[in-house]
Amino acid sequence: MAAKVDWAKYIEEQEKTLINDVSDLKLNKKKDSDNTPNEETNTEESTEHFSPAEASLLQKIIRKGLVENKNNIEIQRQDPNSPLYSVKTFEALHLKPNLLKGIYEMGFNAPSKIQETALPTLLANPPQNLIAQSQSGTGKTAAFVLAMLSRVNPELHYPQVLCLSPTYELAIQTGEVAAHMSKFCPEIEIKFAVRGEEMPRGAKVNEHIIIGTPGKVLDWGTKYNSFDLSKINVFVLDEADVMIAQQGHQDQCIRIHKRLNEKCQMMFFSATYDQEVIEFAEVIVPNPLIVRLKREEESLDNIEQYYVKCANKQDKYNAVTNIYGTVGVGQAIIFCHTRRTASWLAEKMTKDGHAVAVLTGDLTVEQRIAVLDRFRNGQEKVLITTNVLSRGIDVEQVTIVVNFDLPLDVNGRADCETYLHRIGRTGRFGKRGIAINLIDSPEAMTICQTIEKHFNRKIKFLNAEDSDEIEKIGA
Ligand SMILES: Nc1ncnc2c1ncn2[C@@H]1O[C@H](COP(=O)(O)OP(=O)(O)OP(=O)(O)O)[C@@H](O)[C@H]1O
Repeated sequence: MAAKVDWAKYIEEQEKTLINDVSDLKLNKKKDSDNTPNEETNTEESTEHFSPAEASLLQKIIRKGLVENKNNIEIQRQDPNSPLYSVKTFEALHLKPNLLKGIYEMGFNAPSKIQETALPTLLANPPQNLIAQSQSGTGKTAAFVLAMLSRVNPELHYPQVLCLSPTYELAIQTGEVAAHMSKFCPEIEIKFAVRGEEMPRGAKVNEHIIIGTPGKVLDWGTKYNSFDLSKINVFVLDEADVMIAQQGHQDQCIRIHKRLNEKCQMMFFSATYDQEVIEFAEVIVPNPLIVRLKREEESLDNIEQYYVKCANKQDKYNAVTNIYGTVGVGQAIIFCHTRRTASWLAEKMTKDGHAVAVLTGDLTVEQRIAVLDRFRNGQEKVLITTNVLSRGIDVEQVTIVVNFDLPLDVNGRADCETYLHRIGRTGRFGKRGIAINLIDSPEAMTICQTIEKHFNRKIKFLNAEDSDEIEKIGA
């Protein structure tokens, strides 16, 4: 259990040390400021064994387990324990008619549990603050985007809503959801504040909604005075835990947060919050309504988790190419611990004639978005990446997530939160997904067991001799 932190005191100290003179702002100019900070740590290689029998089981699982069943999603919707369950309709939420039209146009028939729970609170007057947790892929983005769009007064030509995302890709994705949802509200305008978007000194943002990453938003809101942070009425923190965790973007987010007016409505969303972070959130969000999951509810039943024992890096490679050979029904994301491993894997697979994409924080923004677009369009079936894509990215066809390396925190311990976000790239909105962990050392095995214990969810061993296991998976 983490040591108890006196957050009120901590913030007070932070506020004292924060430099108010904007000319003194030491913005994080590091190239990768939009990435989660643990992207670039090193991994060691070690040894064990990956058998052909396991490879064959892997293929069976992948073929059997991923047959899409639409009825299954409707069945889940009627199960009160499912995160997709809802008794309400979108009509019952009294949304603006043109927003409702936009939602239906996106193919949404009914709200999910988090949408049903959060939206009445988020749309109520006087505005109510919210700290919300819901599993990955259960519609949090749609919930806060709907609230953002509902709160805009299009007649006022300045930013009224601010949404912060931890990465460039996620900010763009959220903006695309907002653009889609507001298709019938052309009067609502959105501006991205991300790397590559520049505002000339003295120029003002006239759009109603800003969606961006903390560094750029801080630049525009303070250094360049491109918009007035005190006029923001709605402040959304997506992936809120990583945004306010000390290892994340805390410093920048607090600098933004402290310039908001006291009536500004705050909405914090994530699939994970550790205790320390939630305590911190409760201090910086006045009188919040808190929607939290129990630990055992955090991981999703629709994502089956496995581990495969491998002898070494080459064996892991063999496992990956086996998986690759079978992903005809969907797409795969492979997570590596470092850029170096990601590049090594991509190069090796490419040399062996496989078409794979690689996305790491060292690419330019144009390259990053081009890679993701190609993957979304199905031009590559496999995307090799690091933690930079562990959160929020929504690609419906991703049926398999492979942890080439298990996620570690800065101290080399199991990073359970990142694990959950990574595997949540599959199994979106009730679909079935598979997560496969490649284990190549006793240390990796311990990490895997720690993750298993943390969520109290079985991570099954792939053993070709075990016919029961195959049957279960195929069910
Ligand atoms: N009410 C709905 N009906 C049908 N599909 C929906 C609904 N709400 C969201 N979706 C779809 O479900 C998918 C996952 O939603 P979303 O990206 O909002 O999840 P999330 O909870 O934000 O996930 P993460 O924790 O990974 O960020 C998206 O493709 C979205 O279009």
